[in-house]
Amino acid sequence: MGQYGQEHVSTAEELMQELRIKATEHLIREEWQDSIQVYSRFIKLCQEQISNTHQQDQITKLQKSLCLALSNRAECLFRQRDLSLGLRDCDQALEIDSAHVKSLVCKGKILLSFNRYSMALDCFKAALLDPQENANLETLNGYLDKCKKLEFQSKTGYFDLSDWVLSGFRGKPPEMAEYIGPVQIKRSELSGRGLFAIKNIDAGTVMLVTKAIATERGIVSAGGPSENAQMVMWKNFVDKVVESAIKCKRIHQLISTLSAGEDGDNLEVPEISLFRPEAELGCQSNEKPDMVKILSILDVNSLVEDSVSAKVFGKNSDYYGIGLWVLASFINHSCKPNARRLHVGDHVVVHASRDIKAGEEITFAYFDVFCPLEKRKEMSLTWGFQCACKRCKFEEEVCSKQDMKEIEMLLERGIDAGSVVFRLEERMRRWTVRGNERGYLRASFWNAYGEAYGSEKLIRKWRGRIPATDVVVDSVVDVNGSDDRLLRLLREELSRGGGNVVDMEKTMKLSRGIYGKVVKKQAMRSLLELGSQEQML
Ligand SMILES: C[S@@+](CC[C@H](N)C(=O)[O-])C[C@H]1O[C@@H](n2cnc3c(N)ncnc32)[C@H](O)[C@@H]1O
Repeated sequence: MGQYGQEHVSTAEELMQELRIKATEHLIREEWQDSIQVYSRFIKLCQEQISNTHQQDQITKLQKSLCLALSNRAECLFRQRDLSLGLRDCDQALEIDSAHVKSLVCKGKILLSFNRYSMALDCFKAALLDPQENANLETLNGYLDKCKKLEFQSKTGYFDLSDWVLSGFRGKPPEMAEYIGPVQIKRSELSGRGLFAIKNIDAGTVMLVTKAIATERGIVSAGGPSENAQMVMWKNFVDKVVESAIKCKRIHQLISTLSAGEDGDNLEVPEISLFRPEAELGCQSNEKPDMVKILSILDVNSLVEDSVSAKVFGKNSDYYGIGLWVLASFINHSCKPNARRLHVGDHVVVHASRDIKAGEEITFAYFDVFCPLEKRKEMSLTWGFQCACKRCKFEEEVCSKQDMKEIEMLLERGIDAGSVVFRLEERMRRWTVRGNERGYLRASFWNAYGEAYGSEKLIRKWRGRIPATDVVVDSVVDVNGSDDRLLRLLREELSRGGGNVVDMEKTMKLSRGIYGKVVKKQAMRSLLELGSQEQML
């Protein structure tokens, strides 16, 4: 940039001409930052010239140049994801010429990134009114279709990834809108705030679709990423989050609603409307992001994509990914979860993994909950909390019984899994453990149940003395929601010829609980028929 100061330029007009050429060259070469800098000099000069000029025709000419420069700078800012500044430039350009097509298109693209679909639609529609835009008709119509589709998704929560699944996840992940279903944030009995259903929700229903503030991915290697690779990823991830917070006050504001690990009772309960795209853009606070607070927030709220209660669709499945999805961060852990997540590109879809009643808290498992209480306690401590869910409270009492300790010991000794199941079932009858609570204990001793029901030999040996597969599966689904292990067991039962139409329907319901209703029947069948979800996903 210094070069311009050293050059001899006779008039402001000549300097403007030089800056315009230079800025355009940078723009063509996609050197966004350089182009922004040169356009900024041009814009300042142009504005000075406008205020120093009294001739109307000269002012009109300068304003035209200013409008174009603002629009071009907005495009560069958009490419750099500096959306708030880009939007400001578009608005300034449109104040000069409300029908300026380049500014309308750029504003539309920025509004799309802010998930303001109907406002974006208005911009593209206005751009189409210009008769000279015939050349760009296809592109503009493409944007119109995209806005309409995303607007529909964001209003209805209807998402369909079936074509993408059926194509074997070819190409980029499908476009997805952000969506907030029938949920609200309230104070939780588990800890601090949590997300709650405000009406009955059936298994597979999408409750939330949120785009990540930032993600960082590394290629999965055997044995997982090395410590060093994890540290580099974490640093890159933190940098991305901080950059987003600096560039967009709204993002900063949203991140600031998250827990930084403080006492849950002192945390404010934000209105869900704050997270809707219609909430004010680029608002209030001028505070600089507080690095220490952001680091604590990321510690408490970041999610990994391939966790136990999540599925990763498409290309991402080859990667180990970490991200921050703001609204999903209000979801607490429970050892009797009712939700799962599906990762599609940078979006996370949270859906019900079993039927949920109005008023119930929405939870997913942060770690594997198909294991005994002691193991779960260890895992929740590594997450920095002590689980306060009902299942843990129940098991705290029952697992102190001497009989339970004996069953645990038998399991550890590797005794016939059918015998462990038999003993536990017999104890549960004796202690009159009912309904949900049976599901709790069956999930806790899943190692034994999975082994006993997964082996034809053991099924034959224990037939009549232990409950039927579907009884066990049903009771575990009731408390834990759908899970691959339950689905696998049912499918094995079906393939052994033990299944009927009801079981097929049960299998479909379980699959919906795992993948959500975003995968329709035919695509779901193909996932199941291939019988190799793990390979495909
Ligand atoms: C991602 S945040 C969940 C939202 C949080 N409750 C809030 O108010 O912002 C994760 C934190 O919530 C708390 N938490 C989540 N599930 C919990 C559970 N089952 N029992 C106790 N604390 C839990 C823990 O402090 C955990 O570090």
